[in-house]
Amino acid sequence: MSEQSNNIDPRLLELRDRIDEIDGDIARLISERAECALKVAEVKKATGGDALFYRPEREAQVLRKAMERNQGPLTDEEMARLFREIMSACLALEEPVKVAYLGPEGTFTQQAALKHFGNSAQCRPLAAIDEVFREVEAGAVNYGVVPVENSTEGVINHTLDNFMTSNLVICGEVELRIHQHLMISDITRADAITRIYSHAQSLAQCRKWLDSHYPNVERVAVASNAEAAKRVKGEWNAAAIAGDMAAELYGLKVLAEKIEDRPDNSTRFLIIGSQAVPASGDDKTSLMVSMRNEPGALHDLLEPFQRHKIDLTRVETRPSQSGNWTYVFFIDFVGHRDSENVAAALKEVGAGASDMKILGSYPRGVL
Ligand SMILES: C=C(O[C@@H]1C=C(C(=O)O)C=C[C@H]1O)C(=O)O
Repeated sequence: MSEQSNNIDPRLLELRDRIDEIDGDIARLISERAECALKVAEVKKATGGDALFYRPEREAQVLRKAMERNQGPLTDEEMARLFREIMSACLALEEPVKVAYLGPEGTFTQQAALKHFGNSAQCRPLAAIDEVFREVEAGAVNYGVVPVENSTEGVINHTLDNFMTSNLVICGEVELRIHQHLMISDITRADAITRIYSHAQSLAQCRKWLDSHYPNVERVAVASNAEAAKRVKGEWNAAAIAGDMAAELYGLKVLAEKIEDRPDNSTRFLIIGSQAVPASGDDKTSLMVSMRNEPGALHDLLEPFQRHKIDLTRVETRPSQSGNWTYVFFIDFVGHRDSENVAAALKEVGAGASDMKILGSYPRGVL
């Protein structure tokens, strides 16, 4: 025995023995759970059709239960995160889910994809939001992940515009707290920075911080935060604003942490797929409606929601692509399209609108 282990407090040894024992139990139970998931796969295959192994509504229920059951000392979120990974591994035994996200590697969208599907999913970066839509439509991947709104900077129009022409449905949502850092490479001279690269949204989220710390430095908008991080690798006078994943991926040094102007800065992402999701018990619905441009049109559009006691969570307006002065409204609300009050409201809204498309009902983001 080494000198060190002779000095170990016996209480510590006892606790470690107990932890080993518990780990054994956990491992056995995880294997048993995985066996069950394999049997579920057999049942799904036997049922035939295009057997859908991944079930968003069921996964949301499992995560919610993990949180409700939790008695501490871990937080509910930590507990759910652990179950997220267990489920991801179990699902991969059935068949790994294929996911395309707005890349490149190191973007917040990649972080959102991992948060939603766990580390056992096969995630692939694509260069543009349109490409993510296209790959899911073509069936090359099962799901896509795209950003849709930021709490500081507002809506990501490109994603909304894609829904005007796409037949994909929304299968889920993920919210991510966004922390931006200023980072440099090992050749950067920190006292000689003349240029800062980032995505336009990120530059905007850090506007005040930049105004006070780097008022005279050129701000250069590039296609993504990861692209910004990549550029800094070869420039001695440049820095990038990006997240943890990009810093890690490109081996950059964080010069200033959490420089976003608002501490509650967060981004919402959508999971897009080709199949509608059944109710999970706590769901949201997204809707696209076009209206003729008449006085009171918006009031008439929203009135049925109020009457059927439906909570609106977002109303967004975009000019329609089909004609001048027609508008398309993107509306999010609480409830599943199959529930009675929602179905009734949708029927009335549809009757009054010149066009209406239900973009999907999906479980409310759990994590
Ligand atoms: C096991 C199932 O399939 C998948 C795996 C799940 C799990 O590990 O809990 C949950 C939902 C599905 O994505 C199931 O449908 O119950």
